[in-house]
Amino acid sequence: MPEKLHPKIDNGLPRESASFAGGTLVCACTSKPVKVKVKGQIAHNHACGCTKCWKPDGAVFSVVAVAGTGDVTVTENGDKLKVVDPSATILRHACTGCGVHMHGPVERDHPFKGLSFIHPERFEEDGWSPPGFTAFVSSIIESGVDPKRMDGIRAQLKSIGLEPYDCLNPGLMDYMATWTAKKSGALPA
Ligand SMILES: N[C@@H](CCC(=O)N[C@@H](CSCO)C(=O)NCC(=O)O)C(=O)O
Ligand SMILES: [Zn+2]
Ligand SMILES: [Zn+2]
Repeated sequence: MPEKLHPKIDNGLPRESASFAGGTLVCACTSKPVKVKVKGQIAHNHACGCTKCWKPDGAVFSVVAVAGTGDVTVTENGDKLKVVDPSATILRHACTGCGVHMHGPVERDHPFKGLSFIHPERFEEDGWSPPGFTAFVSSIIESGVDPKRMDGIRAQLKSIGLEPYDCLNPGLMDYMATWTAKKSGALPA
């Protein structure tokens, strides 16, 4: 019996459309939903097993991507948003009505400064870039997944084409390390 990992990855990955030019994220409230407009295609979409990213009910992983913070605008019912953890790198703005995280800008001095984390499954539109890998897979144990399920879950992720990593993928890890090395002077700026 395959594991239910996330509704957007369990039955085939979503299809990217070359004409997708952004869209509107909508929370799960039936009344006065929060709406957030995102300009342009999303980047670095991935499944994430960390405990901090928002997951739909029953999902083991979240699906989360980034957009430039300047391309992300709260357009409706923004008064319902509250930052989950003001001390975190990602300032996840959750809807106080339904719990969905609507955007998560990185504002501190960090390689991801200027990016905002969003959950593309909340787009009203199709065509956004699908997830390409899985991050923080071992972290699902922190949410209560039995470690005995890990081999099966990693095999399932590989079969879907979402290579499992226990941190981020090599491209993003190298990007972050390069930023750190330039800051410390280990590499020329
Ligand atoms: N084991 C921890 C890991 C949490 C974590 O470091 N999450 C990553 C990935 S989130 C999207 O890729 C991260 O960058 N977090 C920064 C932040 O949350 O501000 C756990 O599971 O809690
Ligand atoms: Zn809501
Ligand atoms: Zn995460």
